[in-house]
Amino acid sequence: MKTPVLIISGFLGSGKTTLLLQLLSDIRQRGLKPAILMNELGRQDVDGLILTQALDGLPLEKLLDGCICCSKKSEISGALQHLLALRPAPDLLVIELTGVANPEEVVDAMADPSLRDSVILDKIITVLDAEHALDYNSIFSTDKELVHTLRRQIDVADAVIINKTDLVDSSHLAKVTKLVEKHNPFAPRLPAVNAKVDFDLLLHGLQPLRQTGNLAPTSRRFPEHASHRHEHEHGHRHKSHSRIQSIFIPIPEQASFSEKKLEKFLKHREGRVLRAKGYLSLDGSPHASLIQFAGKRMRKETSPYDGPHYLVVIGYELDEARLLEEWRSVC
Ligand SMILES: Nc1nc2c(ncn2[C@@H]2O[C@H](COP(=O)(O)OP(=O)(O)OP(=O)(O)O)[C@@H](O)[C@H]2O)c(=O)[nH]1
Repeated sequence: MKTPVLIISGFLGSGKTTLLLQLLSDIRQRGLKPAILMNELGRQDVDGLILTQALDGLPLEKLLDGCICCSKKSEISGALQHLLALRPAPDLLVIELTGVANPEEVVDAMADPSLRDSVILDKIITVLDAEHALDYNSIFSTDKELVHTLRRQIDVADAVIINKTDLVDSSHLAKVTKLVEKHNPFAPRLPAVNAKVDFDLLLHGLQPLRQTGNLAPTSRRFPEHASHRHEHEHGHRHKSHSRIQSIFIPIPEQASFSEKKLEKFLKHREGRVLRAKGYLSLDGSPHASLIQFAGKRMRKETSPYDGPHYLVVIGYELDEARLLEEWRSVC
């Protein structure tokens, strides 16, 4: 009796958490009990908090401040075993990876003797940012490991969600679709805005434990190619994010920032800031806003958050000392 595992992968800011929120809500409406493992590069758990606020009472394990594909790899087994031991037992485990993780690393970890009789890979879903997917190959051309990881996220997917189609025109979308097709002709390509897709395609065949007495993985509507390739590629693994850093900026609660200045600070770093998120006060507001910077676009969202203010900046070859110095002078 093995518990199916759904892996959500995709580069920084592509829309993985946006997908996860909707997927979990849909999974619950189907009478299934999901449990979640989230991995964040930073030590602050922004996404976990968003999930907990949206879907209270959800069993959630977090691996923070490192990536499952390297420093946190040894912790996957313990975290999954903890979720599997929950009562009532989860019908399904959903894993959201960091943006720079190769999903094959998790599949490897699932083959560990401590897990292999308890879990079975159901699907790898990769989320792509339609606006920036084409640029990443050239931006990271000097970092072969990262380019390799981004390709593997597409190569091994059972479904690719081409997200953020609201930000591109049809000819750009056709190019992205072609890129995905070139690397993975087997996986369905699902264009989406805010990761809204037909969840039947992703959840087809999953049954609640209490109805079946057994945990049936999906009938793998998507082909088996991904798992085959995981095996073939074994032994050629690359670590994925040698030059990606996560910088934590603590912010005094009384401090408030100009939205415009903040956006300029994040954008004007030769494109090296790939992602930023956190909670801080903007333009004199007494409440912290959730700040989301992804794909060179900044969004602020109202939030009930009332903890310490901070910003996590994730980027490529960032000079931490310089960034912090400029932060102090600019913001
Ligand atoms: N315009 C637009 N924005 C989107 C879409 N989907 C997600 N976003 C926004 O993109 C930002 C990043 O989305 P997330 O779901 O947090 O992305 P992620 O892949 O989980 O990010 P990390 O794991 O932190 O790298 C958020 O501000 C989302 O609201 C979309 O289809 N269109």
